[in-house]
Amino acid sequence: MSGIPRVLSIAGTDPTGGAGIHADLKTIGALGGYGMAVVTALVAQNTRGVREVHVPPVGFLTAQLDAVSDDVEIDAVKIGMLQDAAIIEVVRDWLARVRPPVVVLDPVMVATSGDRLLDAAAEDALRGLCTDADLVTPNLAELAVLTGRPVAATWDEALDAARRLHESTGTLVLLKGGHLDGADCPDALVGPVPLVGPGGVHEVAGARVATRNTHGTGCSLSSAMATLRAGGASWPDALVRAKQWLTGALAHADALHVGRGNGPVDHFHELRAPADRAWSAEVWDAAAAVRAGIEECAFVRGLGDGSLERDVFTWYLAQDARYLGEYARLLARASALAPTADEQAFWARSAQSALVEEQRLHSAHLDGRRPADPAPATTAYTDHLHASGRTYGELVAAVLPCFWIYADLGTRLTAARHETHPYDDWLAAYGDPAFAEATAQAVRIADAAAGAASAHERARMSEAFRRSAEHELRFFEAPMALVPARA
Ligand SMILES: Nc1ncnc2c1ncn2[C@@H]1O[C@H](COP(=O)(O)OP(=O)(O)O)[C@@H](O)[C@H]1O
Ligand SMILES: Cc1ncc(COP(=O)(O)O)c(N)n1
Repeated sequence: MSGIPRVLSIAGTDPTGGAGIHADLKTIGALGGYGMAVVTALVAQNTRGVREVHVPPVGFLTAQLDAVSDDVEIDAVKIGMLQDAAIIEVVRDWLARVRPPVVVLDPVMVATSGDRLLDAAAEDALRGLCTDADLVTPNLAELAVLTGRPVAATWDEALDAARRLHESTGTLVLLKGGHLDGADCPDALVGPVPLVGPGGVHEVAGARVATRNTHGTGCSLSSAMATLRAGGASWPDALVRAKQWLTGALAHADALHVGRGNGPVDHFHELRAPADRAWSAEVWDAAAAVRAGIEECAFVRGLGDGSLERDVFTWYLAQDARYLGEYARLLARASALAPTADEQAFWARSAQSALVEEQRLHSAHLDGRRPADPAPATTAYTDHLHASGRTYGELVAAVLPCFWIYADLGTRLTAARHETHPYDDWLAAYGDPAFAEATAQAVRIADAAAGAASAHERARMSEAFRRSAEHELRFFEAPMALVPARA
């Protein structure tokens, strides 16, 4: 690879520039690649629908493909609209001859209206082509056609269908949640554990952007994956970055004013958007639902009003002691990676205080009892922290929610303090202005790391923060569900 990934789109056209090769070329460029395109079909379409399709003779498709591959070393291929079985055959033959290192197939089969675009022979040929790709990116309707089952109505059904497609083709599947109902818009990679991690599923959560301008999102996502993978990202990292970028492109879509139907997304929003919003403000706002969940969970309410049962609190503290031991290791690692002496000293002090001060507080409550074995929520959280230590920025982002969410809770719960409050020393520790100041410093450090990070690294930081915040919620929920005395 030359450094700049050379990515070829094999797809149809969209003269309004929102889908097909036009979306692909914009996406490849926006994500740092060099885009090339071979046209499979000339499509007279706009944001309101398809009017006419002209398919050049298959011999001319071969001529275009060969013209590129005879001359250019191709790092990745994204395949989109392929109109019939003969075209699919030509592309399969070419792939067999040229074997580009990354092949992403977007199996364009079903129009937004729900109409099938391919005949039965072409659908069979496309199933065959799935086995030649490294990644296949069906939407829910296409997944139904490829697996021969009804369209999934829930995310769980969709995951099930994606597993079937992976099992029958051996190919990694990117399952897209764009056509589900609800406020969430998740995507997931479904495939072998070595590629996607535990359970064979790597889910990337996302919020649904309230816009009708979603024309070309499937094309854009698949070419984003091809570009990022060719640039050296793992498949899960590529999906995190692709989704962050695409969500931004959707959020800026309405400002484009292109067409009167379902308009395109803004592929170049990152060039236009001034980077004036702090990273911390973005991730804190994005975690609003999780933070509300923490404030409203029974454990935190009971802690605030003092009604929490002592055995539940003790169980929590035993887990927190286990957590803090690991957390201190990660803080010490942040100190080792820190780019300045101030930051190095800050993380070393934080590691020290996690180990000494907080453990002392806890041992007072634990009455000398040995910390229990870690519960699943504890292990899941510390595993996530350890897995997030690839770079300084990612590590700092992963450890930040434990500061910030506790300082935020401490400040909120301070009003509930009184001399006879059963958990007054816990409330005092996290409501302490010194802890708030340490948290503010951790936030400043994270923002500085985000400012110096590439867009790719910044996306990984956001994902690490989001996941840690979710682990905080699960950690607070665990005592009520698991304390043995209540079983
Ligand atoms: N309204 C939306 N808000 C956020 N993401 C969306 C929205 N609609 C689609 N997406 C994302 O766009 C990509 C394409 O998804 P989808 O619409 O399911 O496929 P297709 O465009 O092939 O029909 C996925 O990453 C999906 O999560
Ligand atoms: C040439 C061409 N290829 C694909 C699509 C599907 O677009 P979407 O990404 O919205 O599914 C399209 N409308 N035109």
